[in-house]
Amino acid sequence: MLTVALPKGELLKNSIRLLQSVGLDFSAFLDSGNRQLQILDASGQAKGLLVRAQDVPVYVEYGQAQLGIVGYDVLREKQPQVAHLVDLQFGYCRMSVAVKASSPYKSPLDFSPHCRIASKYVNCAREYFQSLDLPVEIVPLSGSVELGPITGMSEAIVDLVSTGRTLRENGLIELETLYHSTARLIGHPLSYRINTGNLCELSAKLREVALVGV
Ligand SMILES: Nc1ncnc2c1ncn2[C@@H]1O[C@H](COP(=O)(O)OP(=O)(O)OP(=O)(O)O)[C@@H](O)[C@H]1O
Ligand SMILES: O=P(O)(O)OC[C@H]1O[C@H](OP(=O)(O)OP(=O)(O)O)[C@H](O)[C@@H]1O
Repeated sequence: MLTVALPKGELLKNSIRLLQSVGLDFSAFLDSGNRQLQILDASGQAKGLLVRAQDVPVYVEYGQAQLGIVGYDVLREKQPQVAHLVDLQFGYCRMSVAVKASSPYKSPLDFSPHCRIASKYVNCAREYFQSLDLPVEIVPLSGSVELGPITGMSEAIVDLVSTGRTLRENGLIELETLYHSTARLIGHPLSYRINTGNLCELSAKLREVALVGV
């Protein structure tokens, strides 16, 4: 039986809607009274695992799930050994460098070489500043990174921006976009090669649905 790792949080509703369109119903994960982390889809064809977004590639890499849905940002940050199957076209956001609107910076190139940058995405941030030849100090945080510049702990942040509302409401502005992100369908490479549970056909169907829009 096929197992699919679904991300808790921002991408869950659209992921469930997408899978419903190919006959897999994991909508029980949306019931607030349900605390189950593993369920069978209503037709009994597949199993769903409800995991933290960052952990989706871990289950797929280790083969406990043959398919998973995760943001491109997580794939960039963690570089897991998984097959990148489909750009699902939802969950749009971008990875950006932001600073206090009142700061003098017009570009990340204006930062002093040893300034501090707060981020949840330390590898993406490090790679970006290395490409600029700026040996900044990356301060790892787990959330609410906008507080870095607000409290004066860091000069800037590298974080996801979607509507831009969080930046605006905290007096920050974007200086530069590192890359754009959408939700991706990923697969366990060996399972895909040997077509476990008709994985290839399911992935092709999901590609068609994603092109039309969930
Ligand atoms: N504001 C947003 N709008 C749209 N998509 C977003 C937004 N924030 C994050 N995403 C996308 O959704 C994914 C999951 O984000 P979410 O905020 O649900 O989890 P997280 O903050 O990574 O996880 P956790 O809460 O477990 O630490 C991200 O990896 C990104 O691809
Ligand atoms: O541009 P916006 O639409 O305002 O969205 C951006 C916010 O969404 C994400 O935070 P999340 O909700 O995941 O919380 P976190 O700070 O705990 O990571 C991201 O880290 C920003 O803070």
